Amino acid sequence: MRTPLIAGNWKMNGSASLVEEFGRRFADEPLPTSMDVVILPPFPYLDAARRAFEGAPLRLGAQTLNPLHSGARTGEVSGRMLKEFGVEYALAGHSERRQLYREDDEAVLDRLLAALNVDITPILCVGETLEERDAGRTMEVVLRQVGYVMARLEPDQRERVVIAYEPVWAIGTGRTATPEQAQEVMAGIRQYQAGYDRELAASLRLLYGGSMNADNAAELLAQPDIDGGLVGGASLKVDDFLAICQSAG
Ligand SMILES: O=C[C@H](O)COP(=O)(O)O
Repeated sequence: MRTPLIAGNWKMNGSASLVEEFGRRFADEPLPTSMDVVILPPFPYLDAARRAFEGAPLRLGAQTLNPLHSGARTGEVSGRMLKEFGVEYALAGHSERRQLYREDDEAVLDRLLAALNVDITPILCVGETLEERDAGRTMEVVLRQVGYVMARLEPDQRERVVIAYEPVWAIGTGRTATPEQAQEVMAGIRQYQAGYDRELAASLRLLYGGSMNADNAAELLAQPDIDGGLVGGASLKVDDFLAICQSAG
């Protein structure tokens, strides 16, 4: 009942030619099942991506957005602008934004609300560091990040949020969480949500992120509470990313 979602976060990588290649390949190779596939390229490629993805089952996402619609915010991009380029999804709270750009829970909430306000589906990213996992604090950290945001949303807003669990120690390290480790946290997030609303918890889309690749995707995606993936490095190689999408079927 939950539509699988695979999102490719290119981070500060990619090129105009990679955008073209994704458009061509995904138009040629139909996906095996009804699913959502999203590419989140750097901002300068959004317009080219919108055109290149026209004949392909690819949707557009943004890696971040500013909480304001417009104003004196040098270097920033607003949700309203992203919407003009056909963006349908946006990340909020990616660990790189939390760590490198000091976005705290409040800043993450502001960005997520900005996405909801312009009808962009937010993907709320949460996850623990290695130190926090080793200290046995994984669930406490993850549920704080989820809870801070979800507790401040109206019920109809909660329904529109996708949550990505990305253990920080698994991002870009080649050290993927085991399917059991990922499933345990995802089940915990769903159970926590069920405390508010059982129906919402059952329909909430949960993605796993952290060194997901063509070899480990099928096993991760087979877990009962994992509905998709947020893929970094492997989303830059069209064959690998296609294989990941195909294993979600
Ligand atoms: O947004 C994607 C995640 O940070 C995962 O990145 P990765 O697949 O390169 O580990």
